[in-house]
Amino acid sequence: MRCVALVATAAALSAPNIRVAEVPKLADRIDVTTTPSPIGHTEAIHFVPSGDIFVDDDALIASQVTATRSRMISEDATFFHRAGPRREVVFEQNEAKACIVTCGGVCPGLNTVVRELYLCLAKQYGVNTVYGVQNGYSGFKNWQRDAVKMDSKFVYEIQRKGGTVLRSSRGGHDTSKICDALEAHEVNMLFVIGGDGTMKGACKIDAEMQKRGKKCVVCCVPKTIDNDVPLIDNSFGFTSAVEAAIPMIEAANTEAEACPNGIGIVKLMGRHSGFIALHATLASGDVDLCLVPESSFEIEEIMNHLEAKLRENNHALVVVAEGAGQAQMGASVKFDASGNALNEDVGLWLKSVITQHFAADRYDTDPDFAGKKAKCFLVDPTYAIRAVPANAYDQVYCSSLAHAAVHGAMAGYTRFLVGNINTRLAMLPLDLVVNRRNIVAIRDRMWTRLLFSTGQPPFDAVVTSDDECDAEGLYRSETATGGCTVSFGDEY
Ligand SMILES: Nc1ncnc2c1ncn2[C@@H]1O[C@H](COP(=O)(O)OP(=O)(O)O)[C@@H](O)[C@H]1O
Ligand SMILES: O=P(O)(O)OC[C@H]1O[C@](O)(COP(=O)(O)O)[C@@H](O)[C@@H]1O
Ligand SMILES: [Mg+2]
Repeated sequence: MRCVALVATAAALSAPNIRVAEVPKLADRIDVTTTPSPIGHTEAIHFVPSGDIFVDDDALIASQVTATRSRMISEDATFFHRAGPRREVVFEQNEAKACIVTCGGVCPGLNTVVRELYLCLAKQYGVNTVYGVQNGYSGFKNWQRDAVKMDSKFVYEIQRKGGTVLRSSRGGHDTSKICDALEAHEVNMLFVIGGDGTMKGACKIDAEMQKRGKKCVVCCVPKTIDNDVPLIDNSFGFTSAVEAAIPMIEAANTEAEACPNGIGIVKLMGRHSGFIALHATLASGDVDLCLVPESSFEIEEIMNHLEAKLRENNHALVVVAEGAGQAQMGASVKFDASGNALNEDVGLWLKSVITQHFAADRYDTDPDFAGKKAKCFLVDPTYAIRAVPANAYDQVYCSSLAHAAVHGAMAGYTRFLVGNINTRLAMLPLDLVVNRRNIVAIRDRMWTRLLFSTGQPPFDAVVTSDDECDAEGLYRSETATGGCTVSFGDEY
């Protein structure tokens, strides 16, 4: 099993039974010399740290923070490399040439990550050459047109904007052409900001640069509003998207409240995972029904529940994640340029089945409904929840992630992503997250709280935690959710 190969049951480490998710280093592949970190020593560096800000290579973060008196943390935990500046770096100031690219759908905070990557590279490490490749992976095919040399002006105030100043795209990954471009322009640090597809592409680039014997690190800052990156606490942009969803929920509720038997329906993004719908529902408190891809549901039970809510409150509010109900509607056979399956429109479908249901003759003679036909108000904000600038939390998180990526790259770590593990910044091997996906655990305490909030029936989970734990007890194996592996973190 892949994660067993990656996780050293480190006989070499002094403590027994400690599993470390090892991040590859250039030194394991080629001869590299190290030099003291310029942080605090170079004139170009604006920032002079007062205390010891360096992090040792053997600093670790545990995946588990809960324990019992009889079972301690190290017995269950995988340990991850703690991110942060190292005392020794593998790139001389004038040797380092960095390149930044953003891929996939946009996400609040992309510009903050770009800006902070540049600032950390240029201002903390004195790196003079930082390219931005525009238009995602496709941009490498036309370097003359799409590559820009970044400077302070380029990143000035970009953190205030949604989207990505580098522009992004789906599809168009060509490993060989990307590596040719990196080689031709002597890039030795590649920073890719993107989701699961992007990280698969990054693995291929890393493998190819290794095959070519190049001194080049590949580092990822994982991006997706869907929050489905396994193992890390959350992906940047997620909380901003949830926040942006709240006014949409309020709008649907206002419309529903303002007419007899109004039913507001809000469709929110979430291709395979319903975290946005779950968190927005809990944040709102007004929602009567939340449907996510991870939960099955029976139409009849939904209608009974909505009918009860209409009788009780004269209106009802539904939040549905884009990927929910796909089985009921019939599987999609269309794919986007990156190979992602395109979902059928669950919002339109729900509106149609709910409208049809409450149009039945029996409601004409029902005292709660007679002369007060139920009416659906569908709010489908689509891109409006992800095109917003990052909120305060995400601004700070993006800054931390970008700096963690640069520190790891300068120290010669490669094929890794950065993320918070139990609130501490960590570096994780890319191979541990590609082909895995985090999903909403339908039987955990958070979902239970949602059930109390909405009053909806407890539908079965599409995938259950008993089904698919692997030998590590941490990850699940192949599932029905798009052939991806899913992982479950600690319950909230
Ligand atoms: N299996 C893969 N191998 C190489 N590149 C991939 C793979 N899957 C996706 N990509 C590339 O990654 C980029 C972004 O992928 P996409 O799925 O659109 O977004 P995200 O990275 O946010 O999941 C695209 O340029 C796409 O071609
Ligand atoms: O219309 P697009 O650009 O394909 O984006 C839609 C998708 O983007 C997402 O918001 C995030 O997807 P990625 O993380 O793969 O970019 C999904 O929830 C949604 O299905
Ligand atoms: Mg994706």
